[in-house]
Amino acid sequence: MSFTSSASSLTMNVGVYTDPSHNLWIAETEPKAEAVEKGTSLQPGEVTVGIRSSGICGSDVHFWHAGCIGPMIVEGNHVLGHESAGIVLAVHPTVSHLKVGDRVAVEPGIICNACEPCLTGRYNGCEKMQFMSTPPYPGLLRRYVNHPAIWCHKIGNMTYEEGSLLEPLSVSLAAMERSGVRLGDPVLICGAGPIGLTSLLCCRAAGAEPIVITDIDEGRLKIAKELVPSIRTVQIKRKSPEENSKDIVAAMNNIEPSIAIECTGVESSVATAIWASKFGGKVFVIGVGRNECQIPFMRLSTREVDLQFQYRYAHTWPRAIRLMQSGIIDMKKMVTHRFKLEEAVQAFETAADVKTGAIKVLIINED
Ligand SMILES: NC(=O)c1ccc[n+]([C@@H]2O[C@H](COP(=O)([O-])OP(=O)(O)OC[C@H]3O[C@@H](n4cnc5c(N)ncnc54)[C@H](O)[C@@H]3O)[C@@H](O)[C@H]2O)c1
Ligand SMILES: OC[C@H](O)C(O)[C@@H](O)CO
Repeated sequence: MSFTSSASSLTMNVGVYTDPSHNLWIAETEPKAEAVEKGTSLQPGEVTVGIRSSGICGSDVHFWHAGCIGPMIVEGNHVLGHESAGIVLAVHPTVSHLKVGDRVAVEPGIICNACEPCLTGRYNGCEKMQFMSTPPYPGLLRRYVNHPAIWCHKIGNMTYEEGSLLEPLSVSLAAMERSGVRLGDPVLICGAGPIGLTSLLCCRAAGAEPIVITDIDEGRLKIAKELVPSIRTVQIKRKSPEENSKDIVAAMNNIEPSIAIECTGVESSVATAIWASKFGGKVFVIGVGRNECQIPFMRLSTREVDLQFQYRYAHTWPRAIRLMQSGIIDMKKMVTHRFKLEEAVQAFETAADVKTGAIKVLIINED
C-alpha cells in the first residue's frame, strides 16, 4: 500500500481564525501545503480534503463575537467553520473506500467510539467528541483539512455548495426524527434563521399542515414565505408569550400546534411555544441559549406538554444526501451571499449583520 495524492504545487494552507479578544483574521494553518504534497501529515485512516465550500454558522459568529457558547470557550487562536464540502486530495494507505478526486462532505465530529452513546448509536452524546470548530478543535474553514475518511461522505454529483449545506440539514433531520412530525400535524416553527428555515423545508416535505413560522424580523419571514408560499407567518411582537401564542393559534385557524420546533433558543420564544401548544403536544428545542432559563412550568404541567431537546445529530448524512440529491429538500435558495476564502472577514461581517439580509453565507475556495 502506498500513499496516493493528486496534490502538487499547492497554494499555502490558510485558515480563518478568531481569538479571545474577538479578532478575526486569515493566516497560515495546518496541515502545511508541503506536507499535504508529500503525504507526511496524514494519520492512519485519514484523507486530505481540499475544502471547496463552507457555510458560516451562527455559532461561528458567536465564537467570534462572544468568545464562547455556554461551556465552549475560545481560549487561544482558533480556526472556525464546520459546514464544509470538498475534494479528496490525498489518501492514507490504510483507507480503502475513498480515492483521490472523490467529492465529499465533511461530518465535523470525531467520536471516541468507546462510550455508551457511541456504542449505542447516539454518538452525538459522546463527551470526548472532537467537533471541528468547537474549541479547542480547529474548524474546517481552511484550504486543506486532514480528516478521518469515515467522516467524509461521498456526495456524488451534488455541488460543493449543496454539500456544505448538509450540516445544517443534518441538525433539522435529527429534530424531525426525534420530534416525530407526521403527515397532517399542525406544526409551529419558532425562528426563521437558517435552522428554522431548514426545519420548515423538512416539515413541509414531511406533510405537516398547517405550518406557522415566527420571527421578530419581517425580512426573515418574507424569505420563509418565498421558500414555502403555503405557510403562514407570525411576527413576534413586544408582548407576553401568552399574547403572542394567541396570534399563532389564530394564524393556524384556531388549531393549536401539536409540535413546536423551537429554533431561536430565546427564553420568551420557548415560552411562546409552550403557551401555543395543544394538550399533549410537544415543544422540541433546537435553539441554544442562556445556561438557565425561566419557563411556564405549570402550563407545561397542566397541558401535559413534553419539552424535548436536540444536540447536533447522529447518522443523518446519508439521509441528508438522499434528500438533497433527489431535490426533496432544496436549500439553494437559502444561500444569499458568496465570498472567496481571502474575503472571509467580509463574509463574517455580512453574516453577522442582520441588515444585509444574509441567511446562509458561503465561503468558496476554487483552488
Ligand atoms: N442544538 C443544536 O445542535 C444546534 C445546532 C445548530 C444550531 N443550533 C442553534 O439553533 C438556533 C438557530 O440557529 P440559526 O443558525 O437559525 O440562528 P439565527 O440566529 O440565524 O436565527 C434565529 C432567528 O430567531 C429569530 N428570533 C429571535 N428572537 C425571536 C423570538 N423571540 N421569536 C421568534 N424569533 C426570534 C431571529 O430574528 C433569527 O431570525 C441557534 O440558537 C443556534 O445556536 C443548535
Ligand atoms: O450544528 C452544530 C452546532 O452549530 C454546534 O453544536 C455548535 O453550536 C457548537 O459547537
